[in-house]
Amino acid sequence: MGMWDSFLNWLRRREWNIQVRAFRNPSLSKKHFVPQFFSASYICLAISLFFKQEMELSLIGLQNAGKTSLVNSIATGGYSEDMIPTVGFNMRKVTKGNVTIKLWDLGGQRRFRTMWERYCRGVSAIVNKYNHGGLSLFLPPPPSLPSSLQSCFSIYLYLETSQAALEGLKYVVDAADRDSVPISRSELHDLLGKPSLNGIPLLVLGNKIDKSEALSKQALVDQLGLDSIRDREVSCYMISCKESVNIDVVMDWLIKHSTTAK
Ligand SMILES: Nc1nc2c(ncn2[C@@H]2O[C@H](COP(=O)(O)OP(=O)(O)OP(=O)(O)O)[C@@H](O)[C@H]2O)c(=O)[nH]1
Ligand SMILES: [Mg+2]
Repeated sequence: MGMWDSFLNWLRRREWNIQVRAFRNPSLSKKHFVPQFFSASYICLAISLFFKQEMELSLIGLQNAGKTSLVNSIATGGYSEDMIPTVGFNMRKVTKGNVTIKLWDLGGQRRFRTMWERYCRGVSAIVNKYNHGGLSLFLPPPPSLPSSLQSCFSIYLYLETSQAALEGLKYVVDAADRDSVPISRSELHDLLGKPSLNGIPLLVLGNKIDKSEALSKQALVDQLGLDSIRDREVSCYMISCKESVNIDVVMDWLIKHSTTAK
């Protein structure tokens, strides 16, 4: 086993997040230039498939909205009518492909709502840490690459022991419980007013669309006052944990946003 392989094996065994970038070697002259998509993106893609990524997110919303059901749906595809209200929070790790998602599922009853801010802020604080601390290494390119390419770039590894995280609020609403929507709206806007959560993106999930009384997306957007939110990115999806509607779309959104957030 060569030095490169042993080093990669050593890295793989560690529970570190690894941000990998390949750069054109700055000391090389222009004639050695390798198209950017090959020297950087392709190598990054190959290496990111090789390493596991980890992201972390918190689900918030009123009691009975379906947060724990959403976690179950993401984790196993299972669904149960018979749910116990979450006391405090649950944490569950789910692996999808090479992405490990750490899901914080917070209790929605009034007495637990004061911790929502802390968990959302905690998650975004990890992102900030991710951008600042860490160990940088320049490595030689893998020996399996053609020699013409070998001389053209170095690989830069950035190691960070904290977890990569998805910045943002994931707010679950029971779209079929019309009486609870105004409370959901005021709790949401209270949270968005916290200076610590300034500008962080919002993902609203209108759950239980399998029920005939569920609001349409436009009605939910209107009743939650989402159009009045101008200081951040807002997305809204209508889902059903019971019938697994749009769960895959939400997962794609989360994974896509987690990689662009880095
Ligand atoms: N019809 C329908 N019922 C759902 C759906 N998702 C969840 N439920 C039901 O809603 C109830 C509450 O679900 P939970 O997942 O426990 O809600 P929660 O948001 O975690 O509630 P707390 O932990 O108290 O904050 C359960 O009876 C679920 O079966 C759905 O998509 N459709
Ligand atoms: Mg719950």
